[in-house]
Amino acid sequence: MALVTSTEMFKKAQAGGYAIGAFNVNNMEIIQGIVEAAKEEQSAIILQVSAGARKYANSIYLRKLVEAAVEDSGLDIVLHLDHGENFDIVKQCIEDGFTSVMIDASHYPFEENIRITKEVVDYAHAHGVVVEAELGRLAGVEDAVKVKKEDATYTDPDEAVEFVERTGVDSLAVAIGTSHGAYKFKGEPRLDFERLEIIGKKLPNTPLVLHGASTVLPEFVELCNKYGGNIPGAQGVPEEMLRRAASMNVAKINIDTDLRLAMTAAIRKFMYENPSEFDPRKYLGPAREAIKGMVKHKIKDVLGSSGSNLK
Ligand SMILES: O=C(CO)COP(=O)(O)O
Ligand SMILES: O=C[C@H](O)COP(=O)(O)O
Ligand SMILES: [Zn+2]
Ligand SMILES: [Zn+2]
Repeated sequence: MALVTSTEMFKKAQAGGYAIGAFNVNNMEIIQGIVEAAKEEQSAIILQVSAGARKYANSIYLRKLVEAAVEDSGLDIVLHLDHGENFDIVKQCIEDGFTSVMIDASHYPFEENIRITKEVVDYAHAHGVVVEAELGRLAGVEDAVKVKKEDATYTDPDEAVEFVERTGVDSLAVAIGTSHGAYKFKGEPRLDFERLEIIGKKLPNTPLVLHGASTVLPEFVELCNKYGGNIPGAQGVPEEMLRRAASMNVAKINIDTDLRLAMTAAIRKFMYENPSEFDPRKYLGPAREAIKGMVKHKIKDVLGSSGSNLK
């Protein structure tokens, strides 16, 4: 039981044809819900912290909560920085005890992305920390940045090979049609599996990462809307597509929006049904249960990572 890097987890996931869930954390109830589910499933997990989460909760609080989760659950857990923007935030997270960091310089030109990523890789590796980088650009909302559909670009397989060789990065986030947030597709969902397969063949030893991989389960959107929400037309990545990606070279699947929807649906329902309650534990308790239920479903039915903590 410890905070670990993802190196072994990814090797086993790639060999076993499953993926590790990387769940975004922002407060105690979210962490507890995720970790309770992972413990019951004896699944390896990654808890990831965005710059927005650091700002909201303060990095020290999140780190201490994650340390408590390791101690309480007896699981090996990766503490990962999600979408690190620059060298400084990476450095701070490494000083804070993170075991994995993402440097996301995907919005820079290719050569600049390589330069920034390589600087991070050299520093992180010298500190025993692993690095995820991104090549290609996802559409959707990321912190305060909104990438329009027309500005999104899919990952070029040959560039991916050159990028991994020149940076020495441990894992690579690819753009194949997923996007952040609750509005991923207007019509039929479509991912470029052909591209994913080519990248996997060219980079057999590089675990690939799928961002923007929430399913946006209709029942949770409906629950939000039924109890006063207004989230029309939300659509995510179908579960069978995620299973297919997990069976290929995708070793890490990022999930945030589905946790937000589950938590919000539970709180909305409670508030609607219990207008005279004002004890936060009364609605944060069901919210934590909703997170747990969502993560259990992901681990068992989508990622296929049950039992991976022991393997
Ligand atoms: O990629 C993500 C975090 O980095 C989360 O994606 P979703 O918005 O699909 O949950
Ligand atoms: O990739 C984005 C994640 O969903 C994190 O979102 P956030 O930046 O709002 O914390
Ligand atoms: Zn990005
Ligand atoms: Zn992301």
